[in-house]
Amino acid sequence: MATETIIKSCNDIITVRNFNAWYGDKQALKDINITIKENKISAIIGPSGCGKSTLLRSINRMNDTIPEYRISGEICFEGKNIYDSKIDLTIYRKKVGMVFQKPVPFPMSIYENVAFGLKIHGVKDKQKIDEIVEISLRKAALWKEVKDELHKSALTLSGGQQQRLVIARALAVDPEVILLDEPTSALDPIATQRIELLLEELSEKYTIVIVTHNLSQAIRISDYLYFMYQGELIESGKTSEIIENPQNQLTEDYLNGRIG
Ligand SMILES: Nc1ncnc2c1ncn2[C@@H]1O[C@H](COP(=O)(O)OP(=O)(O)OP(=O)(O)O)[C@@H](O)[C@H]1O
Repeated sequence: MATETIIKSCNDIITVRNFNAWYGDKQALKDINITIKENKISAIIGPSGCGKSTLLRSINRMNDTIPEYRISGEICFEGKNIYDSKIDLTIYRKKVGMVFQKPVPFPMSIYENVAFGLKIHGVKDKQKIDEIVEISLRKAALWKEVKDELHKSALTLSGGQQQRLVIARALAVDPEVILLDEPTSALDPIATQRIELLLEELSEKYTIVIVTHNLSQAIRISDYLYFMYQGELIESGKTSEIIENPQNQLTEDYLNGRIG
């Protein structure tokens, strides 16, 4: 990504600027301006249909394949507009990984799932791959549970284990940012708690952005909140400050369960 124009005012790891998105005639995001802070957990919250997933997916250019989807504005990663035609998406997605609501392990072994991205990025040394698989599974708090059955099918794992496996797979390629779209909504409370603890640990080294409709989860784990409503960003800031003293009536209504 060396040849793209550096945008000097994009100082944070991710800056979304004057960003609009449409599905056909329907405008899903309206003039979004946010910055994401490095090595923090940022939670995007708001009622169903407000555009949370669209924003998160746009940060990873996941909506590029939707024919009627179009955007205007910029999303900068480390100062470069990711919608610049010169951006190498494979390299970008190595740095900015994505985890979805429903864990989707590949129908292969636990080991192969974690090693998959490494092989795509040309790592061939078996010892190196073994090492990274172990480190990634340890970081995802799954190693102890699977170390003796690495060659078993990933599909035999529980939902919570599968979600941690998918996180290990994202970590294996050494990302800087991990985007998670409702990562615990398909999990039971204990599996959810494990993922929340894991995200807190990971935020020491990685920048985490999570979309969640679970307000108490957002309050529990996030450093920064971004409240959206009907495609607009209504309020953002430090979680503790927004909870204690929301500046916008809509935010207050959402926090008090009056909209949602
Ligand atoms: N692929 C698509 N095609 C057309 N419209 C879409 C598509 N995906 C989302 N939308 C619309 O864009 C708007 C924002 O949707 P989005 O999924 O981003 O909201 P959300 O806040 O993540 O909702 P939820 O919490 O229910 O997942 C909604 O009106 C939705 O119907």
